Amino acid sequence: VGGPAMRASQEDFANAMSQVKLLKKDPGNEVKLKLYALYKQATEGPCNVPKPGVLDFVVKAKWDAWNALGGLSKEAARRSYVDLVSSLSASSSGRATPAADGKRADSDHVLVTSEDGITAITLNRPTKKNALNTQMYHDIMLALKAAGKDSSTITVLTGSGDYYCSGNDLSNFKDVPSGRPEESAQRSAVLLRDFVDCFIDFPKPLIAVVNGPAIGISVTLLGLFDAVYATDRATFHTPFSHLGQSPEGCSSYVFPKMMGPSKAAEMLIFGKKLTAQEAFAQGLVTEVFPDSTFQKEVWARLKAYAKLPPNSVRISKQLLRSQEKERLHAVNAEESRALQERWVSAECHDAIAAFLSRKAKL
Ligand SMILES: CCCCCCCCCC/C=C/CC(=O)SCCNC(=O)CCNC(=O)[C@H](O)C(C)(C)COP(=O)(O)OP(=O)(O)OC[C@H]1O[C@@H](n2cnc3c(N)ncnc32)[C@H](O)[C@@H]1OP(=O)(O)O
Repeated sequence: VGGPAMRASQEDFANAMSQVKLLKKDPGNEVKLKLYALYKQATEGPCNVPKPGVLDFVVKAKWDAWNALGGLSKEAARRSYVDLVSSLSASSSGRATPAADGKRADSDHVLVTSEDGITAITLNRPTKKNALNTQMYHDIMLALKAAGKDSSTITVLTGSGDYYCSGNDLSNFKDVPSGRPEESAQRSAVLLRDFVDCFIDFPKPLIAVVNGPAIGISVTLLGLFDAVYATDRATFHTPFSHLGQSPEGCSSYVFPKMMGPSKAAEMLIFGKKLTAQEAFAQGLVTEVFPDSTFQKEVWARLKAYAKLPPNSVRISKQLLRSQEKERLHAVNAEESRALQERWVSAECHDAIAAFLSRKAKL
């Protein structure tokens, strides 16, 4: 992952600034705003200019992006800038190229294919049960941004191998430089918030094809999908308290609304693992299929859905979701802030150290 938790020197930062100018592909306005904000934060610190008028659209968008970084330290902003440019360079050099229709484009652990009106994003790290390392968070964000704009009707997230996803890669916490845990936590909170924002803002139907057990953030995000199809072999597990952490993916808001506060508490506070049928009963899963026919049945259904008129489908999705968007962004910000604190706690460090030293398995 290119040493995500290491410090970014002034030289790395200067190199990244030069690299940006060499990008072969325009990264789009959203990414440019992010780069602008991180650059300002890295060089000047927190936003220090008055809020512009609402009609000054471009200046206001830039101000909003910078202001959203809050008290992120200069060093953390520099590191995030370097990481972002490095993921854009990888993408621009073809390593994580978003799929063009009918073609296939791969990054190391995130595969993107696009055909028959379906863009499929596949988590492809089966030896680690598709645990999400830092590069994968960036690759998924890029893949979602591209899928949101391509000509496909629907977008699918699935996993390869026997797991859907085992959640955050707990080794992400391994390389935190000693004496700098607060900075790493701050950068991780920015990454998490950006990542979840991509799901909140996704403009067309997003469908999860849950091919096996799901853990942690891969479960909480399901509340932001438009349909969730699961094999009967899947389980749904959010062991946040066991890891000294707290919920993300807007689940602290969406799950109680979906399943009622006490069922949500069993999952999110007490880490109760649900079977696929139980998750269906709670409304987290749309439909459960026998494992033997899962892939065949689900993809046949998705191909039929993908034949629907794309604009109509997109507009309907946006209507269904638009009322909640602002609220979801606020929840995401709050959950990311809470986790930033959790990640520097002894409870969290002890739990992760236990997993990494193989004393504990969930
Ligand atoms: C500075 C910090 C940067 C962080 C930036 C991220 C910001 C966003 C964070 C969002 C927060 C999300 C919270 C969560 O997702 S919490 C959930 C975390 N997941 C877990 O706790 C699962 C841990 N894994 C297990 O309990 C078990 O591995 C398993 C999944 C139940 C499977 O058990 P099984 O016996 O079948 O198989 P193995 O244990 O032998 O697994 C095979 C190898 O895969 C490795 N593995 C699996 N899951 C993870 C994981 N989540 N993190 C790291 N590694 C994982 C496992 O170690 C084996 O590796 P090995 O073969 O090398 O030993």
